Amino acid sequence: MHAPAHFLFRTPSIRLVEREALASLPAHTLMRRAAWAAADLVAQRWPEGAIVILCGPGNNGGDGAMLAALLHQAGRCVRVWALPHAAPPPDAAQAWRELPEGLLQPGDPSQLHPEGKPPALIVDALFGIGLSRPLPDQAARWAGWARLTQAPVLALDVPSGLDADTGVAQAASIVATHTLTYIGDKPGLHTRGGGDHAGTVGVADLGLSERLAHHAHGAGRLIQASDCPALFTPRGNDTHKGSYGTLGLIAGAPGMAGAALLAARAALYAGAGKILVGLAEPDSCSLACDPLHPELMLRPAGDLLAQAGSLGVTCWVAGCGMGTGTASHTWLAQLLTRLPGEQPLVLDADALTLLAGDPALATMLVSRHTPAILTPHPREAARLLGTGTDAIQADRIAAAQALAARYRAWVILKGAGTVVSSPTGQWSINGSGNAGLATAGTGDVLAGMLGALLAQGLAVDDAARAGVWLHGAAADELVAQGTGPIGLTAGEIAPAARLLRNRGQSDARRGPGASA
Ligand SMILES: NC(=O)C1=CN([C@@H]2O[C@H](COP(=O)(O)OP(=O)(O)OC[C@H]3O[C@@H](n4cnc5c(N)ncnc54)[C@H](O)[C@@H]3O)[C@@H](O)[C@H]2O)[C@@H](O)CC1
Ligand SMILES: [K+]
Repeated sequence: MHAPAHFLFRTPSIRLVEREALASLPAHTLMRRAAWAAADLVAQRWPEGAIVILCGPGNNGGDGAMLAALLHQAGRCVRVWALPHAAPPPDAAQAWRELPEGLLQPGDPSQLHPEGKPPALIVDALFGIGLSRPLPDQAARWAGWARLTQAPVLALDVPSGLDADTGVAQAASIVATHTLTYIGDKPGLHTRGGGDHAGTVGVADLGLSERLAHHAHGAGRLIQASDCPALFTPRGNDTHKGSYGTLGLIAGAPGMAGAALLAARAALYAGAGKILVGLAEPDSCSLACDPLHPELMLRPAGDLLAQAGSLGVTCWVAGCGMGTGTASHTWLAQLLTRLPGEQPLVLDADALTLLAGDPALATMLVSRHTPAILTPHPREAARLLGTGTDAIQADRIAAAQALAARYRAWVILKGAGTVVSSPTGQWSINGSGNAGLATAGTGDVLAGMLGALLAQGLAVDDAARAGVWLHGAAADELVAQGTGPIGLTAGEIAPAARLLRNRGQSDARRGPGASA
């Protein structure tokens, strides 16, 4: 449970550490360490069969050539194909000089066994963090061939064609089943196209972890279960519903009551003591109660906000299917300025659209003493920043940081590899979740869970990280049980999250050694 933080480093930090190490270590040391780390992994994971290594013109290709020599020495059947490399950098040039004769093949790997058995492993050493242009046609063809073989693909450092910082993948990128990344883990392996292209990620620190630790201040974190201990704190027996907070939810305009119920039920399953649902309907509620969960207290949004002073609400969530009309605007303004005290606040969906459309609301938000949590998907983020979705997705970390700075809020930028940014720009990427979450209503569930955690007294930074992790981990649990990713429904997430929290809590009670 208390594993050390898993940091993510952008290329400038990796390059800096690499330069420092190259200046102080004997020549070729780092590339040798990189090749040894890959050879160890290959020996453990793919101990038998033929290995194809695809090499590029730079040091990533040098890693591949040196790995080929090591595997050959170990008695493995290795074939190497290389892109043209007129003048490789010094480390790579040394690796090519050390490559035993006969391993380098002419032509194209697709000529190998056109109909026969695929290799036991294909190693992608075409490009690493130095790729700065579109993949050359030849590399694109080789990547296409690698996909067709359906053989496992081990990418060295980064799958070729995937941007190590942003996770933006070129169309012809290598699709790896495993990535062994060097020096430190990288954000692009975990957000945007990272999950689809990098497969299982391992890190070989090349003996540089101490040097890298000096650069941790600008680094991000990969959110894992061990970052969320508050989720698993055992509950005391001598407690009551008041001990676990009261959530106020403004959501569910006519025709969108489902969004309110999804969020409210998720909050219930995530452990909130009491949940008051203010349905965003002008006068009276079309829904008297939730027949599946009569525990939820439903009333018109206006009434809920008017009574707010006497209800002891410990956190507010607004936006899920809330609508963007005049009444919703008034309720949001009320939430932002006119309630007694200042409770933690989560703004989602329609609340974000309202915010993007009215600078006065944005000023109210920025004036809060305690930053709120905003949970935009990329299109909402684009509206909030006055840009396009492509610009958001081109650099999700930078977009989350820009939003957090502009609105002085915690930002949870949803999508593959959800990015969390603090108001001051400290960022993390969620390490849980899968494609099952790409379905209607999952955002409402996340908002409800975040509200429940805040209502239970988690600090805003803990709640933001724990909420996104729990939401993704619940979807992972469902996929492991065969419920998804195809056809996973938003309503199934909350019960799975409840299971995870309770399992983790009983493990915590049992003490060290119990699995989360
Ligand atoms: N310098 C070192 O000692 C170490 C380097 N390492 C490896 O080196 C990699 C970085 O090496 P490089 O900086 O040489 O970069 P890469 O090997 O990632 O590729 C860049 C090379 O390809 C060329 N290039 C870039 N885009 C191209 C394109 N579209 N078409 C054709 N050529 C293109 C560049 O001019 C450069 O020669 C890391 O990812 C890592 O795998 C590791 O071995 C650790 C130690
Ligand atoms: K690579």
